[in-house]
Amino acid sequence: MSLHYFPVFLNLSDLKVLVIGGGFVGTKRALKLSAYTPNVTVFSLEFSRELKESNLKLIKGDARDIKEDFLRQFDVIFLATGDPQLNRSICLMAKKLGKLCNDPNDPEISSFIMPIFYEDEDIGIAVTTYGKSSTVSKYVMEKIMENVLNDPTIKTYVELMYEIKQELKKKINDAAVRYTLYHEIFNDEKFENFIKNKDILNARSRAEEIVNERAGK
Ligand SMILES: C[C@@]1(CC(=O)O)C2=NC(=C\c3[nH]c(c(CCC(=O)O)c3CC(=O)O)Cc3[nH]c(c(CC(=O)O)c3CCC(=O)O)/C=C3\N/C(=C\2)[C@@H](CCC(=O)O)[C@]3(C)CC(=O)O)/[C@H]1CCC(=O)O
Ligand SMILES: NC(=O)c1ccc[n+]([C@@H]2O[C@H](COP(=O)([O-])OP(=O)(O)OC[C@H]3O[C@@H](n4cnc5c(N)ncnc54)[C@H](O)[C@@H]3O)[C@@H](O)[C@H]2O)c1
Repeated sequence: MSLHYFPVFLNLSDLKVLVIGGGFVGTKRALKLSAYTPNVTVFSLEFSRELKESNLKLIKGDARDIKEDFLRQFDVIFLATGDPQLNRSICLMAKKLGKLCNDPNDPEISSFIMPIFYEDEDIGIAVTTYGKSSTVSKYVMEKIMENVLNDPTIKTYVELMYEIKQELKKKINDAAVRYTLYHEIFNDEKFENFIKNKDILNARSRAEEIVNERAGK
């Protein structure tokens, strides 16, 4: 069952999101999603206090009356009513219209699964057990984070390798040569030691040295 979910980081900023159900799960998801797009609408019979106090667009109504034309206005649809049969039938209707849809009760129906995730400006990490156990997913994420957050060199690597990539794109036209250089720099022992000692200036110089050696060849 796991093999048909293709992992991506989706840019939601231009997409219109609909959450159906404004209870515990719908509230958590709508609020989380609203950090990624200004276009979040919640449709529900009743809304939690957090939703009423938020500035999200709220539409009061019975989801059993939802028709295709209503769903057509949205790109991504999250079901979160307390009625699994209703979640399922609306998700199927949305998929028939070519929409991306999430049924919190059934990953087999969903176009995508909600993973547990961590993100900052340098690194994004998402974990799922394909609906088998979000408790285990949380544990896996904690294990990964212990390693990532306890290794300050990772962020230095991301920032410096990004800087190096921008430089090489300006200097070297041949992409294959650039690719070789990224690996040579990243695997270089001196470069590694400078990074470990937080000596960014010398790490940068060492990278330049490797590039110049290659240019001289
Ligand atoms: C990551 C996270 C994202 C998010 O939901 O935003 C997420 N679940 C989280 C929390 C959470 N989940 C549950 C509880 C209450 C129990 C408890 O307290 O542990 C809590 C706690 C809480 O909500 O606070 C139980 C549960 N989960 C699902 C069902 C339905 C079912 O299995 O039938 C049931 C009811 C089972 C029953 O009735 O017994 C299903 C799904 N949950 C998923 C994701 C997807 C699979 C992800 C994966 O494989 O890892 C999937 C398929 C939904 C989807 O893809 O849309 C979020 C962050 C974790 C965190 O931060 O703690
Ligand atoms: N994190 C997860 O993935 C996770 C965790 C627990 C439960 N679930 C599932 O998510 C779903 C929602 O759970 P919850 O805890 O948020 O329930 P809840 O009872 O807190 O909220 C349900 C919401 O749906 C609305 N609603 C119910 N029937 C409706 C209808 N016909 N039309 C419009 N709105 C309607 C209610 O007004 C309410 O706001 C359940 O199916 C549950 O099994 C998912």
